[in-house]
Amino acid sequence: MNHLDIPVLHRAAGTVRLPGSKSISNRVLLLAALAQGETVVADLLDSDDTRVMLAALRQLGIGIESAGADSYRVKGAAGPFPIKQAELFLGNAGTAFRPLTAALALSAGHYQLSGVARMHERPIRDLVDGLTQIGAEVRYLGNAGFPPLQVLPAQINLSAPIQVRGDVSSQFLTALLMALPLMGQTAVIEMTTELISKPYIEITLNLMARFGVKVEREGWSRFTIAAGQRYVSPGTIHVEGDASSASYFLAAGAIAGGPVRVEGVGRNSIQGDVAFADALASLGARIGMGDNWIEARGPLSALIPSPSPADAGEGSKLRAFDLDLNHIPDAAMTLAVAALFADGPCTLRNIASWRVKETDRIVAMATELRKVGAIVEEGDDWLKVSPPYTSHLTPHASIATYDDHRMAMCFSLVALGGVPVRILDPNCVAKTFPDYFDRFAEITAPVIAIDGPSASGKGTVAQRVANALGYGYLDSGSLYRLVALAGQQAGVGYDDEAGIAAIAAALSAEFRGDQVLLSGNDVTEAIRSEEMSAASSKVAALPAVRAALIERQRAYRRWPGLVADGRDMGSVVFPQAEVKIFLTASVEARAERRYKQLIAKGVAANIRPLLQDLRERDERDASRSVAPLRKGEDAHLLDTTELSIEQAVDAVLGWARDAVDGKR
Ligand SMILES: Nc1ncnc2c1ncn2[C@@H]1O[C@H](COP(=O)(O)OP(=O)(O)O)[C@@H](O)[C@H]1O
Ligand SMILES: Nc1ccn([C@@H]2O[C@H](COP(=O)(O)OP(=O)(O)O)[C@@H](O)[C@H]2O)c(=O)n1
Repeated sequence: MNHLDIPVLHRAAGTVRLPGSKSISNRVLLLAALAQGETVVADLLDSDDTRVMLAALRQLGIGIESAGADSYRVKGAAGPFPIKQAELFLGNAGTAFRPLTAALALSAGHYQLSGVARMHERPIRDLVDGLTQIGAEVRYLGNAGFPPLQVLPAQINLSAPIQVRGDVSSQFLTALLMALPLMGQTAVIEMTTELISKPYIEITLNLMARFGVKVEREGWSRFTIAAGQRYVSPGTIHVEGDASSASYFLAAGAIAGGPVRVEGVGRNSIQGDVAFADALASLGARIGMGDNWIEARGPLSALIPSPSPADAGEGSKLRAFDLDLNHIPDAAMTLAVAALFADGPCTLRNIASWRVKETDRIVAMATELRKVGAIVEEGDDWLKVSPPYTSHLTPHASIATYDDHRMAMCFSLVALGGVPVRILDPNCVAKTFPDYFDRFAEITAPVIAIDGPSASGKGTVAQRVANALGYGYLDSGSLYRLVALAGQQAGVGYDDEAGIAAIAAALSAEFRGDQVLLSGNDVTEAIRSEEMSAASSKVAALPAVRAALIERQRAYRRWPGLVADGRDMGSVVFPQAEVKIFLTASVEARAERRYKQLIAKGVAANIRPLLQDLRERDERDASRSVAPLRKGEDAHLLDTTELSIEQAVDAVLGWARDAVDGKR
C-alpha cells in the first residue's frame, strides 16, 4: 500500500499559514449559490470536499468562475437551483451532502444524490425526517436512513415547527437552517434532543447573517427564521484558516518545544475549534493568541531549572486530562494522540459523534494508538488513553488511516516521540489539507543554517554536510541570482522594487541536481557571471524582494532535514534552526579562493578587482536595512581562513551531532 515514512523528529518550531476552513468554505459556496448577486469567495480551501461542492453547484446551474488563486466568483441564483434535474455524486463529503439534500428538497426538481460506499453508511435519517415533516419528498434508494437519496418536487408547508434530533450530527440542523430561507416564509425548528457540536451551528448562523438572514434562537432548542428574509451577496467574503487543521501544528508545538505559530485563525475566529487552544492550555501548553494567529509552546517544567525561557519547555510532559470534548469533536482527535505525551491516563468524553464520521473514529483511534504502545479503553462515547508504561513509544508502527484525513494528520505527531512512524494511504489528507505533510515537515525537519560573506566557502561546506547527513540543500543565493537574471530578461530595472518583487513572487525556478533552471531553461552558468553576482546583491537589498522569497525558501524544509546557506538563513528564514553557523574567512583568503575558482573554470581573472568587488558586496550585504549580514548571538563562528574544507565540514557536523544529541 502507498505509505509515507516519517523519520524521528525532535523538535517542532516555525510558522504555518493554514488552508481555508472546510466548514466555512462549503457553507459559503452554498449560500453564495442561493444568494442574490455575485459573491467573490477568497481564500477558499482547495481540497476534495470543496471540489465536490464546486462541481455539484456547477451541475445545478450556478455560474462559478475562477477569480485568481483560491478565489472564485459565484453568480447566485437568487433562490432555488435553476437546473431541475440532476444526478450528483458527492464522494465522502458530508459538508456537501447534507446541506445540498436540504436545499434540493426545496428546489422543486428531480435529483439523485450518492457518494462513496462510506458515505452510504453515514446516517441521514434525522435530516430526511425533518424535511418530510414539511412535505418534502426525499426517498432512500438503498438502506433506509442512509444515502443514496432521491429528491422529488413537493408542496412545502411550514405552518408547524420542524422537530429535529440534534444528537447524531449538527450538520442536519445546519442543512435545514441554510435551506429554509429559500421559502421566504417563517420557519421554526425545534430540537427534540440535546444538540451536539454547538460551535458548528454558530458558524452556520454567523455566515447566514453575513448573507443577510437572521436566525433567532432560544438557547439551543428552538430556532426561528422570520418571513421575508432572503440571501443577498455580501460582495467579497474571505474564508478563515481551518481551525481544526490548526490543531496538529499547535499540538506539535505543545509536545515538542515550539513555538509553533499558525496564521489564519485567532481571537476573532468564528470557528469553535479555536477552543482547542484552551484545551491545550489546560494540559500545560503555553498558548499565545492574536487577532489572526495562535501560537503554542511546550509546558514550563517546574522541575528542571532552565537557563532561558526559550529552552524551558524541553523535556517536560503535558498534563494528563479528563475533558468533555463535545464542543470540539474534530480537533479532539488530536488530543487523543497528544495523550501519548502526557504524564498519566487521559480521558476524552462525550465524543459519540466520532462513530458516524469518515470512519468509526473511536474504534480506529483505539486500534491505531495500541500499535504505538498506548493502553486504550473505549466506551460508547468515550476513550481513555494511557501512555506506554515505559514512556517509550513503539517504533515503526504502520498506521492505518481508514480513508480518514484526520487519522492521517493526527498520527504524524507520533514521530515527535522519538520514533519513526509509517502512515498508510497518506493521500487521504487531500480531503481537507492536500499538502499537510509538507507543511508539517516545514515545522519539524531539522535545519542547519550556514550564513556568511561571499566566497567564505558556505556553498562548498553546506553541500558536503548535506551529503553526509542525507539532508536536502538550499543555496538561497541562487534564488537572488535568478531574480536578477529574470529581471534583466524582462527589462525591469533593479531599482524598480515592486517590479522586481513581482518577478520574485512568480519566479519559475527549479533545482535539478547541479543544474539550475529558470522557466525551464538551463541557467546554471548564466547566474554565476560577475554581472549577476553584482546584480543579485542589488536586488537582495530590496525589502519587498526578500519578503517575496521567504515562503519559497521555507518550503525547502523537508524530512529528513535541510542545510541552507546564505546571508539570513539563521536570522530571518529559519530562526528556529537547530544549528546556526557564521562561516567566514579573511577577505584576502576569499579573494584568492574566488580567483582560483575562476581560473579553474578557464575564466581570466585578476585578484585586485576581485578583492574590490568582495569588499563592496560585503559592505552592501552588511549595511542594508533588511536582513543585514552579521553573526547572530546564537550562531557558531567558523573562520575558515586557516582551515581545509574537510576541517570546516567536520566542525559543522560536530555541532549538528551535539544539537541532535542534546534533544534526545
Ligand atoms: N576551508 C574552506 N572551506 C570552504 N571552502 C573553501 C575552503 N578553502 C577553500 N575553499 C574554496 O573556496 C571557494 C569558494 O567557496 P564557495 O562554496 O563557492 O563560497 P560561497 O558559497 O561562500 O560563496 C570554493 O572553490 C572552495 O573550494
Ligand atoms: N540568503 C541570502 C543569500 C544571498 N543573498 C544575496 O545574494 C547574492 C548572491 O548570493 P550567493 O550566495 O550566490 O553569493 P556568493 O556568496 O556565492 O558570492 C549575495 O551577494 C547576497 O547579497 C542574500 O541577500 N541573502
